[in-house]
Amino acid sequence: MLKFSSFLKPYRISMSIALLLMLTELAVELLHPLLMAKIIDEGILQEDLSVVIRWGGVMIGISLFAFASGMINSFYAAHVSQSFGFDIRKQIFVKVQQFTFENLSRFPAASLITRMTNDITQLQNTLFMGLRIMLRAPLLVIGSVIMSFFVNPVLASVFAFVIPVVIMMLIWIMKRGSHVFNKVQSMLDNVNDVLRENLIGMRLVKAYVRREHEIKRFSLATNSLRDSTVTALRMIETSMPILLFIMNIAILFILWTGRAQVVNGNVQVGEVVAIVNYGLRITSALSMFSFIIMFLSRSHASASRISEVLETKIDIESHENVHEFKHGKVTFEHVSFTYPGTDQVVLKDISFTANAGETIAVMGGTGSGKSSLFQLLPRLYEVDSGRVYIDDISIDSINMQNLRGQIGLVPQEAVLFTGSVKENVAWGKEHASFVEIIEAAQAAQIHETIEKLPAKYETRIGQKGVNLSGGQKQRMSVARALVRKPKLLLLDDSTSALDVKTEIKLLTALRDYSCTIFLITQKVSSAREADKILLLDDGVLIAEGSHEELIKTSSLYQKIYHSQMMEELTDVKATN
Ligand SMILES: Nc1ncnc2c1ncn2[C@@H]1O[C@H](COP(=O)(O)OP(=O)(O)OP(=O)(O)O)[C@@H](O)[C@H]1O
Repeated sequence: MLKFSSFLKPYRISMSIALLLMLTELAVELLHPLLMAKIIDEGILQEDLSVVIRWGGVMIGISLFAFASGMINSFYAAHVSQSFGFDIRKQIFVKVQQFTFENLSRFPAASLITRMTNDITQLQNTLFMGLRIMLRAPLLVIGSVIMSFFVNPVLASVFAFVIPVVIMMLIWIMKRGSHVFNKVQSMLDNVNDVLRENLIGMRLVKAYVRREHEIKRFSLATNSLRDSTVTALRMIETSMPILLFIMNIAILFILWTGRAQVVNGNVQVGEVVAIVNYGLRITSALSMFSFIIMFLSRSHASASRISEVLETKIDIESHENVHEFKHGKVTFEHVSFTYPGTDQVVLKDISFTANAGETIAVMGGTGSGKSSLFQLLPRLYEVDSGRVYIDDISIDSINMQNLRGQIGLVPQEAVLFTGSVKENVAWGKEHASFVEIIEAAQAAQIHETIEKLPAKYETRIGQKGVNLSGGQKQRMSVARALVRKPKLLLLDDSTSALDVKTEIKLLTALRDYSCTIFLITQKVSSAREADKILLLDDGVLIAEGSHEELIKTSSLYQKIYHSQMMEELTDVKATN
């Protein structure tokens, strides 16, 4: 929790008020047994009603004061703990936005969700408890021991033996608890992971009739969560009876020795009552410790999971240099690349130049490194060796936001967000005008489809909205990239779901955008429209040139061409 002290700074005043009120409540609680002793010894035993009424009145008065303090303390504790959780959650969200793909690969989505929700809630609850009882309980123990010694040192000496034993036992439980609750949180990650995968792949689950299998998988994950939670709680709960047993024995001992002292006339009855009262208060405070330990153990585990995210080093450095690309010429110079944490070199010594405004088709078998090559341009990953230049400027010397802001990347899998069609296209450029949105949609060949939707550009997509086909989603993604008028457009197999006619129309429309286009495609029909084709094979650039050049020089390209021609012929024959 100490790691998060900077998050508490803005709430110093509220926290101080809450702590002050808590101390007020504590002081009243510690005064009660003293007043009670006074009422018994000077009022009841002396049969002096005025003493009983006077000190009884004082007791009621300070109790009301403590009650009001407790109420206001709760108000401040809730305010501070909720605001604290809100700030951390926001900070994690901002941090995750800065994560590189390597950073993200260390934290599965489900784990990030657990950290941002459940783990933060744990910290919030601990802070709330901290301002309410966590400090009060140990202070009540210390205060009660001091007051007992003040009332009668001989009787109070019992506490000096018993309490250190109990505290050592509690520290041991807390240490073990932290380990066990760490396990609970990671089991919760597992449950979230299974849940997330199931919900995302629900169509597949139904189509493959894998319901029973999924239920089993979920049960396995929740059972493990239940078992680890039960183990953790059991450990905490068994500490309670042991603790109560030790304290009750101590109180019995005080009563027994106190009785003898009263008979001898060394001690007054009120003093024994006061010490027993302090003993009961110590017991109740110590019994709160089992909850406190539970909260502290859980929050200790949660705090380390949260700081793991906050302290993650962003591996790719960004520079201040801002540069507006004029042309969009791209040069790869002996680039080799390996995904972090792996040893397979996926791109090997790649060199080529794409002149400004050209359309470059990237072809190659599955796993040949096409998408990897795309990821290097917006610096989603760092190269192992070599350099990537745009307009002859090395991309690692440019400000990252500035670089990415000038690139339109359309990923293999089209992702749309919940919101209107208009919002989804405008997502590519902040403050895009409606005219720009329409222009982008027209170029992406999706404008006519949008016009046929129930509320046109205002139609909602996603939850409670319309669902678009794979090809329509792809064109929406292209429109989103075009609206930012990028200097570099990267289409990662983004036209795969389009028919040949629509695809050619789209590629022709893109020529009006003065940008360099990289297009990953499996189709020779699209590649032949390009100015240049890059042919990759197992991470190596084995051929480069126009369709006409490659058909003469590359045996692999010839093979791809002939197999696709054969397929087309077979299709034509089949339709005839
Ligand atoms: N995030 C990743 N971490 C580690 N290895 C990866 C990652 N993404 C891809 N790879 C590996 O890199 C190699 C190249 O993958 P890449 O996605 O670039 O191929 P591709 O040519 O685009 O394939 P496809 O046409 O199937 O999309 C593959 O062997 C793949 O397993």
